[in-house]
Amino acid sequence: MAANSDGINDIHWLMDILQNIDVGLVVLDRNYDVQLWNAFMEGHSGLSPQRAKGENLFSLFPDIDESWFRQKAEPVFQLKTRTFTIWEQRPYLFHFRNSRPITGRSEFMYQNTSIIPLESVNRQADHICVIIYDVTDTAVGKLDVSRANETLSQIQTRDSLTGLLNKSSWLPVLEDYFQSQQPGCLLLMDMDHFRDLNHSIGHQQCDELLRRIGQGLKSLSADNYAARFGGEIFSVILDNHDAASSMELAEKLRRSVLNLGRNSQHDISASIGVAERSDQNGSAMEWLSNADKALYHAKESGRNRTSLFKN
Ligand SMILES: Nc1nc2c(ncn2[C@@H]2O[C@H](COP(=O)(O)OP(=O)(O)OP(=O)(O)O)[C@@H](O)[C@H]2O)c(=O)[nH]1
Repeated sequence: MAANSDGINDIHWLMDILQNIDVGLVVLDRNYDVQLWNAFMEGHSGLSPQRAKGENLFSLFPDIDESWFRQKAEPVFQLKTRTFTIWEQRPYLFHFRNSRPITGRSEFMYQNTSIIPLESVNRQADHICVIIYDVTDTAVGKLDVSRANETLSQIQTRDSLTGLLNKSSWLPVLEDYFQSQQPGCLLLMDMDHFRDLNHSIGHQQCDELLRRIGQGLKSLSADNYAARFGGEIFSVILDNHDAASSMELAEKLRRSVLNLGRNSQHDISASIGVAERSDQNGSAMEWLSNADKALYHAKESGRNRTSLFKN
């Protein structure tokens, strides 16, 4: 008699634990109809166990990807093996609102999910138990760290004003390009009298000019071929362009810079040096130096012009 009442107590306690535990528990039968729905699930879905019981999971939650879930659950029924899905693979099974005060930045609850087989007396797994763990704190923390790392590497490789690569991350790109033996031209552009322009129109307006020029350069070639070389100097690899077509592009660029000052009383212009990659170049640095010589020539010949390096 005492043993019997112990047994009843055990079951009672187990039911209490099951109801109050801070994970979601859902028992499904072979038709994916809900047989058990604990308080966690009620609290987050607003659906009482009475309403959920006997209802089909996919009718109650149409946004669950049925074929994906069946693919996960069928082996659990058939092979009686557990399965597990983590939030990195799929952020959640049940779309619940995030109710955590600390991680309030996430709109929904990130979930890890286990599915375990439940055997009946005939040793058939004709039910499964889906266990939902709220892992929002961990997920948001991890996502914050990876976003911070991404921003950090962006800061290290890109210029914050224009979004172009900075010199130190562009130089290896130039080196690789040079090593690849592909034909191409190198363009160096330096704003004219930028010091004076800073004095006359102000630092902020000049920053805006640099930003717009940076935007323009992005459309000129592949994303990682253009760089803010430093200050008011930009560099671009014009891949697979010969000298003639590079000069054409460079002139177009020079005119578009000139255009930026069209409605202003101040002259806005740039000088450009172009050097074609040649087999005589012993290194990427020599190629760069040739472009620099051409740029110097453009400056010396009066600025607001494009020069091509000639041996
Ligand atoms: N607003 C702004 N100015 C910059 C930036 N980087 C460099 N400069 C300015 O660009 C000017 C470059 O001056 P210089 O190297 O003397 O060249 P310059 O006045 O353009 O003259 P030339 O190149 O000979 O035509 C300096 O006054 C820098 O302060 C920037 O990010 N923003």
